[in-house]
Amino acid sequence: MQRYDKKRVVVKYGGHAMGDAELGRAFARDITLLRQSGVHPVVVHGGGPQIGSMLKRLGIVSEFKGGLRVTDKATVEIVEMVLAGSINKEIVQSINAEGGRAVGLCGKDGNLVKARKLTRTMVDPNSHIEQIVDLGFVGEPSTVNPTMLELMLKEDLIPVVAPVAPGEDGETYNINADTFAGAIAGALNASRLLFLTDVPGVLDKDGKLIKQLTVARAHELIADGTISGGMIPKVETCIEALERGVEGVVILDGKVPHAVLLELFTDRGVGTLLCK
Ligand SMILES: Nc1ncnc2c1ncn2[C@@H]1O[C@H](COP(=O)(O)OP(=O)(O)O)[C@@H](O)[C@H]1O
Ligand SMILES: CC(=O)N[C@@H](CCC(=O)OP(=O)(O)O)C(=O)O
Repeated sequence: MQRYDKKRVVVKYGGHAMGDAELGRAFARDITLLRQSGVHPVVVHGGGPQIGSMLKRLGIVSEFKGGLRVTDKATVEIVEMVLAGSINKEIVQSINAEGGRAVGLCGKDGNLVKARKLTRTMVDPNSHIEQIVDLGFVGEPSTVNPTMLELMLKEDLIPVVAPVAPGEDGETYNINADTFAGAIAGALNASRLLFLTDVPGVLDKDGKLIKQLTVARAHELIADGTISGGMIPKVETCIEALERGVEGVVILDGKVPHAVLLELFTDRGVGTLLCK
């Protein structure tokens, strides 16, 4: 068995993998156990569905383009409230209830992550012409300063990070949690990056799990539409993380009890392993 002592493992906890109270406790227990066994876990969380419900309650219409939420001024306020507020604190509380020492933060804290506005081009389905789409206050990490995380890891704390960050322009940016997790994993020289989601991994056209996915095949599956929606930023982040030298990048089902421990500590790799 491979040893993970003192290794940094970034776990991206997707909004779709949350929700069930018992599974939430199992996740918090796994993260606490990881720390107790010598691994340094860093949790980066999402909360897309939870942002969606809050926006709905407030009567704010929201749409996604290429897996990313178009984020206007009113929306980014709710995104920050839900991600850096309620979800972040809920995860911190549940890890601490299991005996861990979690501390919540977002990109704004300790200047952890700075954002720049994301520019995306997409092909218009009618004209087939590539166009620049304005996603509003959607950002991508421009710099990551891991000092705060390094200090926390040294003190045996478990950082729990929400993907909201300040821009150089003084605005607040909404960053896709997968992209954010990839940037954190790269800056920390993490040995593993695990994405906990609500499907067993990347599925092929027939809905069968792809256990090992090469970068070349991943590009093909994005191009032919087999990989779509929220799976696109996840797979793109996996590819970037591999290029940055993260050894093991896996997309797995957060609804499987103890998915993180099974993945790290048994030979029974669950999910999709991305490889070059
Ligand atoms: N080829 C694919 N394999 C698996 N899931 C896919 C695929 N293409 C699109 N998806 C969608 O991606 C979703 C996971 O991404 P997302 O909704 O952003 O989850 P999370 O909240 O965990 O980040 C799945 O629930 C599924 O609907
Ligand atoms: C720009 C963008 O799309 N941001 C995401 C941030 C949360 C997220 O990524 O949550 P999941 O991991 O649960 O999908 C959003 O607003 O939904």
